[in-house]
Amino acid sequence: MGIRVAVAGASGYAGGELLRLIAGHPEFDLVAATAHSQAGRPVAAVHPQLSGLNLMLTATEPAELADADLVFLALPHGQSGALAAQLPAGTKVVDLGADHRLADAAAWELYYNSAHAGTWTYGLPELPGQRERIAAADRVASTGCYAVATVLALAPLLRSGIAAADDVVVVAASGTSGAGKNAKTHLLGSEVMGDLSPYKVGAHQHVPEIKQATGALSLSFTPILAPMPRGILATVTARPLGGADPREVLQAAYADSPFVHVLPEDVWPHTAATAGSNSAHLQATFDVDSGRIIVVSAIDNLGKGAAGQAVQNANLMYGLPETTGLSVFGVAP
Ligand SMILES: NC(=O)C1=CN([C@@H]2O[C@H](COP(=O)(O)OP(=O)(O)OC[C@H]3O[C@@H](n4cnc5c(N)ncnc54)[C@H](OP(=O)(O)O)[C@@H]3O)[C@@H](O)[C@H]2O)C=CC1
Ligand SMILES: CC(=O)N[C@@H](CCC(=O)OP(=O)(O)O)C(=O)O
Repeated sequence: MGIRVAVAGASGYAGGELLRLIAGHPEFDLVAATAHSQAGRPVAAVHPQLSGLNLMLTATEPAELADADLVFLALPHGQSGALAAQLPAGTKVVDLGADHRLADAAAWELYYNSAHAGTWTYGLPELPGQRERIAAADRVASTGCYAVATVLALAPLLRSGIAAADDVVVVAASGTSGAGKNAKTHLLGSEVMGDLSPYKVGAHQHVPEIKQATGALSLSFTPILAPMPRGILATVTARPLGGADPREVLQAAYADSPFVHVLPEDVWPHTAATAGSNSAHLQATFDVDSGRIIVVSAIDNLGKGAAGQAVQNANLMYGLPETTGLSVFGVAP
């Protein structure tokens, strides 16, 4: 028997992708998959892509997770704090939700409109020193989907001092799975297909997370819902302060990161090229007119933006190579 793993929120999009990755992981054994309204149904009835995985969804209760060495929480915001507090102290936990990401309780309450559950080790291994912190942690708060795409593009620019921390603009498009498997009118096919729409304009909940992870002082962030199931494409621009070329700064920052790829010159990221992988694709240049630094970043929101990132964190928590059970390569087109 390997590491006994449970997924809470297994009927959702992030939970389903976690099940797929865990089923193919050489060191993880799936022992429980829990759900809310879908509890009592077979996994394959909810996730047909997982036909052949013979497991029932049980109710999301501490007793259902108690036998696991490692628990992934893929629950709606506000649901993981109370559950995590009832798990045995020795259980390792990776939370895909936002509940434990922010150190600033006031920012949490402002953006999430609920009580702050506390702060865990931030699960973005590509930040300096973070692999070691994650490896030493029992509880890890995996990153937000837009935050991964943005922080990977922005953090090296601010760390190296080549961009101004008080003048950052981000416009990012996400596929609809980023909104979860919910019956919401704005997510209907007839609303989404053939349409691009901005939402949460001027007040997205990932802004404080991005600022915390990068040291950005001021950030304009505009998300766009895109007519595709998966993927995030973020365009990050910042005022240059002089110094090194941004592309070279990114290359140096991620030289030892197996999942972050600065593409060959003049090749720009596409979401489809990251689908099914845990990779992030980056490209950078200067804007000819304004002189601003432009970095474009693409990820699979369910991969590096959610389930893949969570498995990468769990690998580090168990001293495994961070790539174990994860694909560097995308599946499309
Ligand atoms: N989708 C994405 O791209 C990303 C998601 N995340 C985060 O991961 C978490 C899961 O997201 P996602 O999979 O998209 O969401 P979904 O809406 O697709 O899934 C939510 C899961 O939580 C369960 N659930 C719903 N309500 C409750 C409740 N009141 N108590 C306990 N369980 C409940 C659902 O069960 P049932 O279906 O049985 O009702 C389902 O298993 C969220 O915190 C999200 O923000 C993070 C990064 C990216
Ligand atoms: C398309 C879409 O609606 N995306 C969601 C992403 C939510 C999410 O995944 O939030 P956390 O990563 O913080 O848990 C949004 O913009 O709110």
